[in-house]
Amino acid sequence: MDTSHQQTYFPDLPCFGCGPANALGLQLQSFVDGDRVTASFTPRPEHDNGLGFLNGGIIATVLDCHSAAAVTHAAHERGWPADPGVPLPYVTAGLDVRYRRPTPLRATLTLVAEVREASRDEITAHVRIEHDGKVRAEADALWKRWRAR
Ligand SMILES: CCCCCCCC(=O)SCCNC(=O)CCNC(=O)[C@H](O)C(C)(C)COP(=O)(O)OP(=O)(O)OC[C@H]1O[C@@H](n2cnc3c(N)ncnc32)[C@H](O)[C@@H]1OP(=O)(O)O
Repeated sequence: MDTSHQQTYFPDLPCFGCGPANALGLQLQSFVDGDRVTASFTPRPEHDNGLGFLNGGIIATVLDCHSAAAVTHAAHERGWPADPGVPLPYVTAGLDVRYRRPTPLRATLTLVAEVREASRDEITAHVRIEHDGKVRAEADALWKRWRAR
């Protein structure tokens, strides 16, 4: 299997959603696939929303973190690395989540992210969770440059 985007670029990241170095985290692994970035995510039983589906906060977390992979890949392709002294080139400034239909808890879900607009200062991406051929949740994500301070 190919090495994930996170393992390649951020092996020491402790992010709860996508950090390879967070043993208790979700450890999302994303892969570049042409103009898109894709991932599979299998929820844990404790991610229940109380109705037997996936909790909305976990949904937002994986949408956020998967959009991060698309954004940091785009930044890498364009030659916009992190500023000296900071671990990441961009940070989420906004995440407009829409919960379209219940997201299964006991299934492997597909995540797809695409960058929509990119400048060195900010990058926007669309990201969605699909299962069984249907969009379960989607988000427009706005990422802004993270400055050392
Ligand atoms: C005190 C509480 C503590 C716990 C808090 C937990 C908070 C959470 O995290 S909840 C998780 C996040 N939210 C969700 O997953 C909601 C997902 N979205 C939906 O279910 C719907 O869009 C909903 C209910 C918001 C609005 O539905 P509605 O306005 O009726 O639109 P409608 O077009 O009829 O349905 C949309 C889709 O949802 C499905 N749906 C709606 N209600 C249900 C239901 N009760 N069961 C299963 N599927 C449903 C419909 O079948 C439809 O899917 P499809 O097109 O494939 O048939």
